[in-house]
Amino acid sequence: MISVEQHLDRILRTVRVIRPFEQGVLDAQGCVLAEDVTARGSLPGFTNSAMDGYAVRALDVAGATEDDPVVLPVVNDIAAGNTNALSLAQGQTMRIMTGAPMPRGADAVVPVEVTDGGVVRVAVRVPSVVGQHVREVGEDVEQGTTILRRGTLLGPGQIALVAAAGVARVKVVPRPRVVVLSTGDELVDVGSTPGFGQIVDSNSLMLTAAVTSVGATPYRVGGVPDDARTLLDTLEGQLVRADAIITTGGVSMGAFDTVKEVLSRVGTVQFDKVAMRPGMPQGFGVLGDEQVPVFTLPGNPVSALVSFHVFVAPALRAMAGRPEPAFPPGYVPAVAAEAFSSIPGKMEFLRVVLDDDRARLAGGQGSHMLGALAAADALAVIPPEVTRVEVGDALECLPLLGREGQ
Ligand SMILES: Nc1nc2c(c(=O)[nH]1)N[C@H]1C(S)=C(S)[C@@H](COP(=O)(O)OP(=O)(O)OC[C@H]3O[C@@H](n4cnc5c(N)ncnc54)[C@H](O)[C@@H]3O)O[C@H]1N2
Ligand code: MOO
Repeated sequence: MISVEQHLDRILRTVRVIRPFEQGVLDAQGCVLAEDVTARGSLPGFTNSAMDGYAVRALDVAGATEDDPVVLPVVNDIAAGNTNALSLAQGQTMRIMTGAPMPRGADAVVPVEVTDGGVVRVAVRVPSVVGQHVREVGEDVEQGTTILRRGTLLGPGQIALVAAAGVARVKVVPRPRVVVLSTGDELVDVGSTPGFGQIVDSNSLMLTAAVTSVGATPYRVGGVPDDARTLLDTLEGQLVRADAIITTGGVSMGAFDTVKEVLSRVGTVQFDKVAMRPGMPQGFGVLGDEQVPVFTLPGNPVSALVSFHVFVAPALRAMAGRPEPAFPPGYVPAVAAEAFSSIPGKMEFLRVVLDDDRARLAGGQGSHMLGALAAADALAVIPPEVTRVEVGDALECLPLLGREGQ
């Protein structure tokens, strides 16, 4: 029996960051930059107005008051998108809209609200200072500077910055492409009615969703029968499009445990008992010329999803170039709202519902029990040396993927 940490360590020492390539900036959402990004242009790219109002020389309206407004002739209108370079002479004003380029010579904008809104001439009722309501060229970003560092995760804000600074394509670590297949003669695909002794292949759907939740790209193969030749052919056929492969089922002690039988003969997959519950029987190794990592997860659905959270998700994040602490992988603290026992010598992952930080068991904890799994918010992680948890004890919880809509 090996520990959870030992198994994860072996996985993380084996997986590699995927080779970066250039993508359109929107396609790169959720990816990590493989190189620094430099601004091609300044932001703002030209000095412009922050308000709808009147472009002025501040000195011309310095004496304006409510009772004694300064009246100026309006010599032009400047809308956003106006591409003419205009000049403002002393003693004049131009109507200007938010985002429109400031005319040369103007150094402030008077908001329309503090004027009479005139279109031929305008009465300005308050004074202005140089720079007021003016957005200076380059005040946000200067052309040629580094705007994002290698290793940055691209979300909406980063995508906006990169695009606005004139960069259309970026070099990123691509999303890992993950083939998901389940094994077992008992499986029928979702939508078919299982006969006696058959079950719906929920694992491949569950793990496909989990792959999407961690920002990787899933390819669901679905159920493969317990036949060594078929399984081997399927695995070999999938290798071309896979950065990783996940299988479920067929790794325990059964007489028809095909995954174990097939993968013990090819590649480097090593089968271990890991000191955890659920998820004890695990296999991991690489397959094919490209050394594609293969995770062989146990067939019990809860065991498979726990294994995904503990082993596969950190590996996929590492392959995507995301800097993350490997273990514990993003724990949140909680407090036990009820007492329960835990198995000695194994790290236990209990499905819990979180009410603020109070954790209670989500229901039956059998590794086949999907009801409690679906009700749970998190996995409470009970270390191997803990055999009893009392009300009020501190717990560390691993949030379940997808509970925030990912
Ligand atoms: N004699 C022993 N028996 C078992 C042991 C053991 O140590 N000695 N370990 C148990 C543990 S723990 C687990 S976990 C399971 C793992 O079994 P396998 O990975 O070989 O999986 P299967 O036998 O194929 O299936 C187990 C269970 O899960 C259901 N299943 C399988 N695939 C799917 C799927 N795609 N969708 C939904 N449900 C699935 C399957 O019907 C079985 O009920 O072994 C224990 N046995
Ligand atoms: O480890 Mo199995 O995964 O307990 O059900």
